[in-house]
Amino acid sequence: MMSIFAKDLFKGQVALVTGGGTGIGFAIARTLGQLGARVVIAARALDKLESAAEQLTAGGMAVLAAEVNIRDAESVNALFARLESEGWQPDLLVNNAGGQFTSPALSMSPNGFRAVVDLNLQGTFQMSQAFARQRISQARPGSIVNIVLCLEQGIPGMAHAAAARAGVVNLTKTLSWEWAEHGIRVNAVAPGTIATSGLENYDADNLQAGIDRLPIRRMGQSEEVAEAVAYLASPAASFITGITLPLDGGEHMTGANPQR
Ligand SMILES: CCCCCCCCC/C=C/C(=O)SCCNC(=O)CCNC(=O)[C@H](O)C(C)(C)COP(=O)(O)OP(=O)(O)OC[C@H]1O[C@@H](n2cnc3c(N)ncnc32)[C@H](O)[C@@H]1OP(=O)(O)O
Ligand SMILES: NC(=O)C1=CN([C@@H]2O[C@H](COP(=O)(O)OP(=O)(O)OC[C@H]3O[C@@H](n4cnc5c(N)ncnc54)[C@H](OP(=O)(O)O)[C@@H]3O)[C@@H](O)[C@H]2O)C=CC1
Repeated sequence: MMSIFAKDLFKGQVALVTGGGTGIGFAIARTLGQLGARVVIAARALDKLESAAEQLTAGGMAVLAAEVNIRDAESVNALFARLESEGWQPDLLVNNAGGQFTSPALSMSPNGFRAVVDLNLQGTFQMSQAFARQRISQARPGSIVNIVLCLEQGIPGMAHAAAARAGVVNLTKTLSWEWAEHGIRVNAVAPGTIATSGLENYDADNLQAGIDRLPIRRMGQSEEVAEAVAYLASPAASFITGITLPLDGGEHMTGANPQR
């Protein structure tokens, strides 16, 4: 994909991308790296991260693979301490890690609901707080971009994720107020259906039915999400904070319920 951005847009900056070893996160890491950032990709499975880092490094980027479980506050704090001591302290944070399983709400166990909220909402908060504490203690500005979901029409079959991501949308607004005085902008991107291996667990016919209803009748590409993240993280968006940008081929109008 041709980039509209200057090649050295993020030169001198470090970007931390959670879930950066796979799918959308990998595309975000690659785009920010191509635009000059040093990139930390962080998730639970170190083997996947290391092979992703190898690919990016082979493309000439400076990349660090770092283990973290965003659900675990101690793991999050250990990551930020490590990055500071090793000279990879992030200027930009992309909260991309997340996910869920599909289930009718009536069948969800309390633990299943909690696990998804914990990952998507609590995890995003813990990462954002650790990032902001580090930036603010050193009087440095920063930018956070949260990856959420297209949820404007509700998401039947994903009550836990819809509720958690709606929480992140409002967290985005609230933190943008609280941290603006420290030069930290907080925004979000809400992707619709994006072609990644993460979709393997979803019913293909169901997905296709949803796509057939879209104004732009196709899945999105990870690179299209990455370009939006680059824009929101960059100085081109210096007067934008607290927003959630739909990136969904129009799914915010049709909803993610292909059966109706
Ligand atoms: C609809 C049309 C849309 C159509 C539109 C769809 C558009 C899709 C757009 C979105 C795409 C993506 O997000 S793609 C990204 C996909 N990637 C992912 O989802 C990966 C991340 N997901 C996960 O890690 C897991 O799903 C998650 C549950 C969050 C975390 O797992 P954990 O290992 O912590 O959890 P576990 O310990 O295994 O389980 C915790 C509880 O969750 C329950 N649980 C876990 N998986 C379960 C499952 N498949 N079905 C039922 N219940 C499950 C367990 O039974 C436990 O409850 P008890 O038994 O009671 O203890
Ligand atoms: N594909 C799509 O259509 C859409 C995706 N999204 C969202 O975009 C994001 C990326 O999804 P996608 O690339 O498709 O799917 P992936 O399954 O490839 O991405 C999920 C990433 O999150 C990481 N992750 C999961 N749990 C944790 C954890 N506890 N701590 C740290 N990292 C974790 C995973 O790595 P590991 O397992 O190694 O920890 C993985 O790299 C997700 O938040 C997803 O919900 C939103 C809308 C649509």
